[in-house]
Amino acid sequence: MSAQREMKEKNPWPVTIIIIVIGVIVIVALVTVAVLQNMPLSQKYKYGIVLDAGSSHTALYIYEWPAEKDNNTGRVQQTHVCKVQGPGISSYASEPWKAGESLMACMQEAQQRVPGKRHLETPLYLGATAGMRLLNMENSSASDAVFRAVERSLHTFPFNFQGARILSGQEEGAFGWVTVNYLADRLEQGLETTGALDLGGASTQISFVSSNYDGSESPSNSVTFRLYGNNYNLYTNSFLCYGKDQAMKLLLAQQTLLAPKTIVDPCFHPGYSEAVSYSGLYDSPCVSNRKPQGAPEAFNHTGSGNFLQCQDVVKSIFNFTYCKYSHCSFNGVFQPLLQGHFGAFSAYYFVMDFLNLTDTSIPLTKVKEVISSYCATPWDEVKRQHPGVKVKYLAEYCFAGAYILTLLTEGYNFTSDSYTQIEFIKKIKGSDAGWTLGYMLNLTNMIPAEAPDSPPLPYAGYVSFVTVMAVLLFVLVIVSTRRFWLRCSKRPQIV
Ligand SMILES: Nc1nc2c(ncn2[C@@H]2O[C@H](COP(=O)(O)OP(=O)(O)O)[C@@H](O)[C@H]2O)c(=O)[nH]1
Repeated sequence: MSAQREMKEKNPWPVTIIIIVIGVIVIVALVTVAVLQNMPLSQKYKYGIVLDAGSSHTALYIYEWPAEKDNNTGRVQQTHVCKVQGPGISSYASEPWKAGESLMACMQEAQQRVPGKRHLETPLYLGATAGMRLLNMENSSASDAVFRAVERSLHTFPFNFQGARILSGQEEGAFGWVTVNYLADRLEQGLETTGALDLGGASTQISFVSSNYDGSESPSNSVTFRLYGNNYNLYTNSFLCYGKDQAMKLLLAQQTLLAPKTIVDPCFHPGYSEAVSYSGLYDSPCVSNRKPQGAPEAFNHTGSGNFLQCQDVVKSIFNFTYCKYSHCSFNGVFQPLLQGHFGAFSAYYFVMDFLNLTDTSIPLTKVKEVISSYCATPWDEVKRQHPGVKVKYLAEYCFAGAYILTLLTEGYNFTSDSYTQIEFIKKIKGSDAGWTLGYMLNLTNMIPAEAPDSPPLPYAGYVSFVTVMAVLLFVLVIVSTRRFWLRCSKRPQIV
């Protein structure tokens, strides 16, 4: 029997399906490995702690950032803030141990918040500002004793304590500027920077970059930075005694010169009346040379709530009469022409927020009307309208509003146009505006002088690229072997 030849068409589909399945598995495996291999590792965080020992109070800030990449802009974030109970550490001059004790509760909170395995490597800084600057001027041994007490307390915690020190006014201004611009991602991207206006209790700072300022005129106001490959020539000035609380002391002292027993203060509400001790008023180097001869123990501080008169008295604590530079702000201090946007924080924010004036598109004339009407409101009515607000703050918003307006417009020369460039801010992307973050970034070298090298493609771009290439490769294989499969499917086979 001759060999039986059977003509049969071979079915190509099983092989095609196998190839497609293998192809899909290869693509999925390739992309999965590529994605997993290059995926950021599960986030581990590092921490840093800064204590802001201000004139009115101390606050503890905890910052965190991803452990594997320290240098990326905007990656350091504030995760916790703890307000220390009681006054600022400079108020403990006569019983320094209490300054150390006052920090314990917030430090214990920090110990709970920072994971135990990170304690030893977590840097801890304490920076003191104008309250301690004043105490140090007045009584340096008392200021040393306060520092010894806080250092003793901080050493009892398992963190990497880097020391407690007084920041200069220039540092306070410059680090506030770094914080604001770092948080707004302006530094790494080399964008035009935002100026910083900080109103504390004992000093106030103004810092900005101006194309009219290269540091040659009044070099003491110049701070230079090289950050992410860009050079910055920053103008900064700190006015000691022109923080909100010390400015009010200056104002009261001024008025007691005319009426040592009872002052009728236009910056306080009608019906306001409070006994103030002279020793309390004159305990600061800002006012100590102005004490009236033969002053009684205390004077009666009453209010008349007259905004225009208040502005006049406020103006009298500034000196606008002399300037040896091309331009000055006040008290003979050089200031270049204002330029760009400004972020105004600390007491600027507290006060303008209370007065509902954080919107700077409100014309200055209207701003004055609002403050004027608040000042004219009788004290009893003010207390009735704001039962939840601390009485001390409530009493001071009239003065503080008038002071802020005068400082900005007469002191720093903001006009009705440039005023709209100010933004009153408390936080930026969840972190408080203030000098602490900039201070820590500087001390931990977390902002590089040069722009860091970045991979040619961002992570998402890399994943998309690998996926597209794998799919193209697969299609190419299918297309190039298509003829072969077609032939297989058409050629009769002899079995
Ligand atoms: N209205 C109001 N004022 C505040 C608050 N916290 C602090 N202040 C006042 O704002 C001013 C500045 O405070 P701060 O920025 O803490 O300054 P520092 O104490 O000198 O560092 C001081 O006169 C404080 O008394 C607040 O929550 N509300």
